[in-house]
Amino acid sequence: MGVGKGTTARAFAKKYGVYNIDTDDLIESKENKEVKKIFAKKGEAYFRQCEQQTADWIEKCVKGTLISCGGGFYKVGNIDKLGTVVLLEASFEWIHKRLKTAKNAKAKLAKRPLFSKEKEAKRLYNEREKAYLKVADVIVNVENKSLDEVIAEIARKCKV
Ligand SMILES: Nc1ncnc2c1ncn2[C@@H]1O[C@H](COP(=O)(O)OP(=O)(O)O)[C@@H](O)[C@H]1O
Ligand SMILES: O=C(O)C1=C[C@@H](OP(=O)(O)O)[C@@H](O)[C@H](O)C1
Repeated sequence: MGVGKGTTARAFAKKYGVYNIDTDDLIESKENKEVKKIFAKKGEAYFRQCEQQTADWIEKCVKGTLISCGGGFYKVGNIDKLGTVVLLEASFEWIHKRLKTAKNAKAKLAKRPLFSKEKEAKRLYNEREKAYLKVADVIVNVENKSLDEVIAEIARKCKV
């Protein structure tokens, strides 16, 4: 949540001339609702079902595409069949500070329902840390690096 998956994927796609898609965007367009509204109206369990459906579609239909996703997407049952998983790593404090001090911080936090309570977000971060490492094929620490440095490191580690 907020580590920069979408931003990094867009910059990577532009630099390396590949297409990128984002699972939250796919879900929002299929449901015709923003993620925060899906959470509010239908609940988290429903959103997770949407993520699984998206993962099934990706497995069946998507090749040669850069995919960014939500922070809970790693839970889908077929993550290992979707391609190379790149984990963008940063401490909770660093991510939180960047979101909190951004120009439109309020909107950035409101967009992420699971980030609305700091204590709960931190608990989630701690809970997920090990699981992320388990599913990751490539790990890139993003703290205090420029976007160019991050995408160059991803390209090198993924042999693009
Ligand atoms: N490399 C970066 N440098 C500066 N700001 C960034 C960078 N990556 C992301 N951000 C900012 O951090 C916020 C979260 O990024 P985003 O790509 O939406 O994260 P995620 O997709 O992981 O939730 C955005 O507001 C974005 O502008
Ligand atoms: O971590 C999570 O469970 C979620 C992260 C969000 O995406 P970002 O990681 O882009 O904030 C979004 O998919 C949804 O709010 C749930």
